Amino acid sequence: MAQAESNPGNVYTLESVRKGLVRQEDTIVYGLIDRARFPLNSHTYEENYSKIPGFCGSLVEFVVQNTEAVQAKAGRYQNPEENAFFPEHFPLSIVPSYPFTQILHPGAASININKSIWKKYFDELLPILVASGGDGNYAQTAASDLSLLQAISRRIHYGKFVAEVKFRESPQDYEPLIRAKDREGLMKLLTFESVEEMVRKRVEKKAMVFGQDVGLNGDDEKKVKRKFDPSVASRSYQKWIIPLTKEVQVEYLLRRLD
Ligand SMILES: C=C(O[C@@H]1C=C(C(=O)O)C=C[C@H]1O)C(=O)O
Repeated sequence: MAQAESNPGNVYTLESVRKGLVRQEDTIVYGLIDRARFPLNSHTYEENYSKIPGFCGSLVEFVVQNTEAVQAKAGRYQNPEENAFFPEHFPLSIVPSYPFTQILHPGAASININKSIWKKYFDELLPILVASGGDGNYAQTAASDLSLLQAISRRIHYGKFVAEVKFRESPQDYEPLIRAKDREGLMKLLTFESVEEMVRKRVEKKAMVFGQDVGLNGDDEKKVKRKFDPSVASRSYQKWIIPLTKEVQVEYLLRRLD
């Protein structure tokens, strides 16, 4: 049977949350491929371009806020793995609630670093991912941005679950650092350099494999054409996706004993 992306059976161990992160890499790499189909399409991001009646902001903000509002009504944000970019514009869910396993400390709900993710996405990722220019597909571009932003946000906020299982595995190591509000000490304790290196290498390999054109005869395979530069994926992981995941872990741990 196919495996769902979110944690099947809601079992949380360091091994299972790491598997969750590995699976989420696929979604992020496919999201990168999808966004790279379009050039920058800068009008999507210009506040003065779309002039949407009754709305103040860019087309991407319009698409993200309205899509999030529909998804909130449909119950998306009842799952503690999901965090909205514009929670301030939120209607409540109108569907029956599902009893998601609540393994996180209640303080987790106050952690949402989507504003930083939004900034890194537009300032650091897009300029190295897409070609310059425009092709008029502004709404499609915004929709593609939204699904990639959601995938990256889910990955980064999954740090809450990673931190919870790390804490449960060795509370005696974490508690004194939490009480002392020792951010640096916590960061050091939760960091596994060798795991990070594996993540970066695997992401670059996935970007290479998923992003190549697939031909049916040997000749095609020799002149491999790529849908985007695979190092964009690993550089983004190294420069901000992994660091922000760790920042979420530290923020979570600092609230863990409240
Ligand atoms: C997510 C973890 O915590 C840290 C962050 C990592 C990441 O974001 O990929 C990898 C290793 C750790 O340094 C983990 O231990 O798996």
